Amino acid sequence: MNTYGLLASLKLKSIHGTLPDKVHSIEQDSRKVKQNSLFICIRGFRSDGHAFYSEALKKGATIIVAEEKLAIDHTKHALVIVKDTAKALAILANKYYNYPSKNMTVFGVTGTNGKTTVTTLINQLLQKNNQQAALLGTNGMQLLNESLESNNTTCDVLTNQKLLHKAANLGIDHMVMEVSSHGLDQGRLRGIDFDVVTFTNLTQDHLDYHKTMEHYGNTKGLLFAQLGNNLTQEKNAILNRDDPWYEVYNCMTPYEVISYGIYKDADFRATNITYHVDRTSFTLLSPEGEFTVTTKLIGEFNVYNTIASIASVYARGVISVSDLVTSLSDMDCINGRMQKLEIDAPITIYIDYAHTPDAIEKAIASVYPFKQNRILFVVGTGGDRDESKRPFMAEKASVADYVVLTINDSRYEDTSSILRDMEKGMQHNNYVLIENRKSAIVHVIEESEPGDIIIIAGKGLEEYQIIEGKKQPHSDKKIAVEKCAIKYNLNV
Ligand SMILES: CC(=O)N[C@H]1[C@@H](OP(=O)(O)OP(=O)(O)OC[C@H]2O[C@@H](n3ccc(=O)[nH]c3=O)[C@H](O)[C@@H]2O)O[C@H](CO)[C@@H](O)[C@@H]1O[C@H](C)C(=O)N[C@@H](C)C(=O)N[C@H](CCC(=O)O)C(=O)O
Ligand SMILES: Nc1ncnc2c1ncn2[C@@H]1O[C@H](COP(=O)(O)OP(=O)(O)OP(=O)(O)O)[C@@H](O)[C@H]1O
Repeated sequence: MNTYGLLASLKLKSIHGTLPDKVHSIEQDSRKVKQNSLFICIRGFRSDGHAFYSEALKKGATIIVAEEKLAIDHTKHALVIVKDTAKALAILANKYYNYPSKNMTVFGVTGTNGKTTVTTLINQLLQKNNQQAALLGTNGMQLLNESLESNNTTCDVLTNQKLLHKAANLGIDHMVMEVSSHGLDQGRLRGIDFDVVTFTNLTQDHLDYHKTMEHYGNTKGLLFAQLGNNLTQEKNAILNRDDPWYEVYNCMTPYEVISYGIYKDADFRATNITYHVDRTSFTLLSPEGEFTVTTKLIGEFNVYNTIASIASVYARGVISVSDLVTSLSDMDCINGRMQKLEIDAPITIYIDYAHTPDAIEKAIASVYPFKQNRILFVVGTGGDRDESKRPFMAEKASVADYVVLTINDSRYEDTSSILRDMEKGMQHNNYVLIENRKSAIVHVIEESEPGDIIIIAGKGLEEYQIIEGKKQPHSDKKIAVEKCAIKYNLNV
């Protein structure tokens, strides 16, 4: 891209040295710099990108964008000084990739729990109704036949623009994105022209980062505020009417709000809910009338997720509620989210991803309607992440008859301190602490009796555990299936 055209979008800058005519890529990570890249120095949490400018120059960068003067030979390389490199990066990335989101319908889903579920449902509803859609979130991105991994639920601003551009070139015109509070706080979504933004719920998580629930909630609100103020465009916010943050987010956007819920009056409301071991049915009251919905997703929380997705797609006015309800009926449950293992054993096992107090409460509540014998619950939490939620997780887990406290990803933290933090919240004595996750799963299955329900929560279908910063192979599902086969003499 022409360098002058690219930099023209930045007002406050000083240029030192001669700019090359063209820029061949923009990079914020010196390790990715190529010949003729523009390298922009970002001040991060762990390091300061300004420390890597010389590495970037060695790798072929021709322009450095920074917030301060750097010891650069201006006869060979150019230095552009700006006030705020994070904001400059967003502006440059959007311009470099030609504002791809402007020509797409972009859905953004935020909330403490349910983002992956709701975005997956929206993506499938669109695809089943012949729309070209792609999904970007915790599980990366699937672009036609290509899978792109992502380190974050919400990618950095440069990767977002790059992926949106790539998707647009492949003819994708609907993008469904998971939006984390970290992503919003760090400006990773800057410049994305969202059309429909959806809120699932807000409960305790990430207080290591946000410190207070108020900060956490207001940060989530940026998604609704950033929907914009241009009423010549048709945009919508889809809000959970039963959540206390409904009123706050309603105020944050000038666009029409479509509400959904169960307990309060809402535009999309579920009533007459019946719960089964492998499906849920309910009556949906909607602006297009009443429908009977059947879904393979279980539990009340998934009723919320289901109607949030229907309301989000409905907002674009292209697919009828009737077609959306039909499409939902044959959709499979979401990988690793209250996913029932297909095993021929006298017990029922669900693999789940709950790792917040609220998600744990909801996961256990979802199997209560068909509890015959005991509920056994394996739950872990991660190291080097929000410590304050740990006792509350165990408190909610105490609703189960037997609890195994274990670890999700220890990262660099001492595993026994993680377990001790959780243990403080236990409300009964029917529990054990088992640091090794594999042993925890083997133990719970060994303990099971016919008629029991086991929920293995915290990792979903992830195929690794992060220990000492390294990913070690691990699969809750594989361990559970193998142990079940031994205990109950099954042919697997
Ligand atoms: C605490 C946090 O959010 N950190 C995010 C942040 O990284 P950082 O500030 O630590 O970056 P840094 O390592 O200090 O580097 C600063 C700059 O130097 C550059 N650098 C660095 C090293 C080098 O050799 N060369 C170089 O140029 C980096 O590319 C960067 O531009 O910016 C990075 C790029 O956007 C993110 O990948 C990273 O997420 C880390 C991996 C993370 O674990 N974040 C979690 C807390 C998170 O964001 N989670 C949410 C999901 C939450 C949920 O479950 O709901 C998410 O969206 O993923
Ligand atoms: N609407 C909801 N309300 C409460 N709990 C939920 C809801 N939806 C899902 N959960 C619980 O949270 C877990 C994670 O669900 P999901 O992956 O959809 O959420 P997420 O917001 O994407 O989480 P993360 O950001 O941590 O990846 C599920 O396995 C389930 O236990």
